[in-house]
Amino acid sequence: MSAESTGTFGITVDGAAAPLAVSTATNPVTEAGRAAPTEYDAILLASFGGPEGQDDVIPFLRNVTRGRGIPDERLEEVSHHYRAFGGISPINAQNRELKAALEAELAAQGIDVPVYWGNRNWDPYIPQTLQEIYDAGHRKVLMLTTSVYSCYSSCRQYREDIGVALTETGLAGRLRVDKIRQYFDHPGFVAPFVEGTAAGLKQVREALDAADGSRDGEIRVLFSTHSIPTRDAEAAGRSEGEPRTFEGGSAYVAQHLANARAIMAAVGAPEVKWDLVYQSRSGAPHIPWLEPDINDHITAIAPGQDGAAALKGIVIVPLGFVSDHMEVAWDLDTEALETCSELGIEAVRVPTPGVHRDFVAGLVELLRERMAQGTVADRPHVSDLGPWYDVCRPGCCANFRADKPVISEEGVELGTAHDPRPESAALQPDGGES
Ligand SMILES: CC1=C(CCC(=O)O)c2cc3nc(cc4[nH]c(cc5[nH]c(cc1n2)c(C)c5CCC(=O)O)c(CCC(=O)O)c4C)C(CCC(=O)O)=C3C
Ligand SMILES: [Fe+2]
Repeated sequence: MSAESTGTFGITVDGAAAPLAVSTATNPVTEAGRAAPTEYDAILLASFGGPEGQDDVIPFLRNVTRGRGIPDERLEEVSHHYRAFGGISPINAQNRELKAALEAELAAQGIDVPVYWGNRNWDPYIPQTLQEIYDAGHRKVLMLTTSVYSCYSSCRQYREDIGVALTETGLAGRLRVDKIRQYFDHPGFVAPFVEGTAAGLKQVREALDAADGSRDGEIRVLFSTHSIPTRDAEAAGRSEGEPRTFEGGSAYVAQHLANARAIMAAVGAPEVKWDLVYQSRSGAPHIPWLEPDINDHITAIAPGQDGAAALKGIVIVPLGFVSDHMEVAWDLDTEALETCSELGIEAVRVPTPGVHRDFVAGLVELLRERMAQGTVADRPHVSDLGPWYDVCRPGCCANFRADKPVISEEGVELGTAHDPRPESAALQPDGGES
């Protein structure tokens, strides 16, 4: 459908050596999951949610860990970062800002579709937002999430939460909810990181009195993302009969590596080495998660360690995240920057996309790819992994069992929430036909 082209799509990246290489070439593998344009009448901004005061912290953590029987005393132990911030996560304020920015951009482009906001783990909760959307008379909802890569937490868990919410509210079959593609490689998400990395590098060079780049061999860029269990990583973006193998062993890792490479190519500092590192690990120690941890890695490459005697500067790029929420504010700005300072390394943390103009415009472009009103044909992407599937393939991102109702998946009828549990048939009064 879309003409093959490359370009920059009006994105000019401040401080970068080269434009971000953007392609609209069709990907024959993901093309199978392409959805037809639809007349949507509401947009759902779906996010994680966070506490807004000390009294919210434990109830919020109970929501996040629901069904796993974790005692409150243990939850109190993992609450220290929220406690230190007065019990307030920055994430809700950031989503309110993003919603306002999306509304302004949609209006500027003449698209008259309301934006609603719902969270997985805190008020406003997804089920109540779906009910509100339905009560306002809307029937076709296009969802975008604040989670851009492929894995259970960022893709399937959202699709399941919508499936469960539609079932619990009785809206299954009456309200259709679809989701835009995972947009890790959309230029609107990547361009702010190019700008931030170029600016961060400039800042570190100046701190080392080497604005001309003469000490680039002493500077490292660390692209940081959320660690996940390796089993989740292996299931990321895959379905039964998955035709592809991925660099680094998983789509989750491959997607980050592709972005890191695209950013470094645009920044244009060939002497600066970079690594992909992980943060915010939780869970039992005997379960393997993606490594290395950012703090362990900083310690390992610090001056005096093997082969790294000259390391003097670090640019931390929070590549896994859309806004400066708690994982960024605590794990990077508090812990990782502290690790650097203890080791005498000049370090800066690059901003997340937040409400950057390119990011907001990119989100509206992603919505328009799917909307019959104001459809855009091009599906820009900066990696050759994408553009990712509009409709996920069966079992995509299922980390252990695909046993919950789910949306936006092949084989799941639009507007329904397919419930694959065999026992669910028995729950239906008519004996469970279809
Ligand atoms: C991949 C990924 C993202 C990035 C994609 C995305 O952005 O969605 C992300 C984001 C976030 N994770 C967040 C918070 C938490 N994540 C937890 C736990 C977990 N995350 C996981 C994965 C991810 N998480 C996993 C595999 C677990 C363990 C299993 C489980 O519990 O499901 C826990 C439980 C306590 C603990 O174990 O530490 C909390 C409180 C917040 C809110 C921050 C704020 O409040 O500002 C945000 C944006
Ligand atoms: Fe998390």
